[in-house]
Amino acid sequence: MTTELNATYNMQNQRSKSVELTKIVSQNGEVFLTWKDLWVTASSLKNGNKAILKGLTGYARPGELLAIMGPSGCGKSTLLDTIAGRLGSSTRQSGDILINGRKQTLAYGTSAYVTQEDTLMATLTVKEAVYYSAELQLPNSMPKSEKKQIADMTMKEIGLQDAMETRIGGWSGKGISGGQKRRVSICLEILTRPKLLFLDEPTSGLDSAASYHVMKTIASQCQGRTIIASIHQPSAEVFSLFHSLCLLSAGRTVYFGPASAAIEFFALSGYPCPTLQNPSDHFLKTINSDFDQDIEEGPTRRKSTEEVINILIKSYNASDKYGAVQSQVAEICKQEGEVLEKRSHASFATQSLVLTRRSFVNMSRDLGYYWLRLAVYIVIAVGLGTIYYDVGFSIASIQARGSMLMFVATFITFMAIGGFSSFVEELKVFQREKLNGHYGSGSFVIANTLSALPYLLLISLIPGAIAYFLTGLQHGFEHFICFALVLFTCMMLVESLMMIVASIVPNFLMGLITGAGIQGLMCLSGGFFRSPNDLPRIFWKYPLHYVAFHKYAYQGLFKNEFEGLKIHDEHNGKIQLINGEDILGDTWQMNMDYSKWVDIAILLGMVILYRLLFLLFVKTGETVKPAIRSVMSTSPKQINTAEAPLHELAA
Ligand SMILES: Nc1ncnc2c1ncn2[C@@H]1O[C@H](COP(=O)(O)OP(=O)(O)OP(=O)(O)O)[C@@H](O)[C@H]1O
Repeated sequence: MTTELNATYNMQNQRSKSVELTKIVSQNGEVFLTWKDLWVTASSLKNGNKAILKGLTGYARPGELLAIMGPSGCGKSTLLDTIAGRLGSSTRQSGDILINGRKQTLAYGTSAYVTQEDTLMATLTVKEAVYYSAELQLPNSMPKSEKKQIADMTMKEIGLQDAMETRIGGWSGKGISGGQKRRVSICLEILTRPKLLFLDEPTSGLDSAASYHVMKTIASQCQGRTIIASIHQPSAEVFSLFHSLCLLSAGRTVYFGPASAAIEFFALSGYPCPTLQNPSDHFLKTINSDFDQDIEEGPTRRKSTEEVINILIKSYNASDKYGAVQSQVAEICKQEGEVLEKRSHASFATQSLVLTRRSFVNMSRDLGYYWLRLAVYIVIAVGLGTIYYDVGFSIASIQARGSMLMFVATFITFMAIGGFSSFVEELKVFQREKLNGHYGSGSFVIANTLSALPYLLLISLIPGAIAYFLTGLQHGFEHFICFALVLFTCMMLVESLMMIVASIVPNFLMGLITGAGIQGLMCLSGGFFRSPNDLPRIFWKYPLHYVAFHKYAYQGLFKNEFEGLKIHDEHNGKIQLINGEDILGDTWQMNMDYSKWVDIAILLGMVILYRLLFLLFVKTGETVKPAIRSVMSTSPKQINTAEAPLHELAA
């Protein structure tokens, strides 16, 4: 075991020496990443400011795998998020992050990031997920067979060959294991061999053999690429794959430098790694203050972990390793290297097509997206048909027809929010892929719209026909088509509204409540529960009555039903005919200046407007978030923190 470890460390030493000699000029899209005096604070009303990262300095170079290690909660993910340009708006950052010596925004397609959570499409098999991703990411110029070859090879490299035909699975059904999901997430991001790759805990959920193979695959892709991974507790074998190590404790650097030299650093600082102990175990045990235990120092003396950490930090700040990091960062910063370009990928048309196919398959396999709704709608349609069965032409049928149509336009369309949870899952996948630059928001909107069309047509036509013909509404094909069209456009509208809500409200339950609330208000002002002329003018009539799609849905359905209809009013055995047009004007107070087709056109226009609004919100998020981040970035002096700065610690 010791001979084995020694051999690996010798290998590592040689490799890190050769890496030290690397010239600091970026070529062929290579990425040098530096961060200097990086502070990150989280502020909350309750707890005030809390420093998460405290003056970190470091770098990542092409051809190297940099591991960020430290106890849970030390700031590994925060450091990764900060240097990847993905820090949330609840935190403030200061310090310089440079790419090839330049200040560049690093997000949306310039790098790949494997997040800690696996956000995958549960209904797809592993093979389908990887194939679709290859088609989305790899350029159009590459033949389809080559894309498949790359996908197959990457799946094999990452050890997924036996799980290729298994569905990924999620809350709706068991699929592949957690460790396999982790590997799928990594596989999707390394398909294009990105020049800069961030991995947040790539080995969590994997056994030691799988961890080694996955990390070996990642390490083998280092040539010309910069890879940064946060990792919890690597085995000795995995540790031997790292070129550089950044060891953190409570947001401070305990060690930054060649991974192979860390053992020597700990030994020189007075905490040598015991023989036969995994070095990473030793490092983490020494600097983990969560379960504060005194650390033995000789037969009599014991020190608290906090004291040990401070000794190590002082030792690091006084060491030549610290000086080497500072001069390496300064050296890299001097170069004005290449500007990081977005990767080339499939064209907009190909992406829209592939996404439409993928979304269609997902909708067909996810019972909650449309099938359950179709079943419930059929039951409700039969209910409506039996309650209003053969409604007739009496005076009483005016109210019955009105109520039935109002129910269709309001409650049946309202239930379109039933697919919200499935949409939110799809949206999460879209957000991950968009952030990693796989495709843009436009392709997603087009794909979601096109793939939903057949299902929405199905659930408008089948339950629509049952309710329509059982009730005995106006005869004629044109009347039924108009009825189904209103139902179809209203359901599309509700789905579009929920898309907008999902892009603004971050949480599924909050989104559901918000969407239901908005529809409740619109439905109240639609002109049925209170006649249009009786609606209070402020807010309810102007503007809500005109903004609410319910107004146009009621008008379309009511005009379709009452125009040309003769109601039989019987008095003393005499039948008097009442024109439907009179009922529309007098009873329902409908706007008769334009036809029902104009109402449908307005509804269709609203669908397009809502989808464009969703696109706008997503696009605005793309530009506003980096802007918020740069506003939130302050000079180090502005960060008011109770923590002692590093140089004071070092003194
Ligand atoms: N937005 C935030 N607001 C408040 N505290 C935060 C925020 N983000 C991170 N923190 C805190 O900062 C600390 C570091 O979090 P981070 O997720 O970076 O740790 P980590 O080392 O990646 O942990 P783990 O290994 O368990 O994933 C934690 O104590 C966390 O609670």
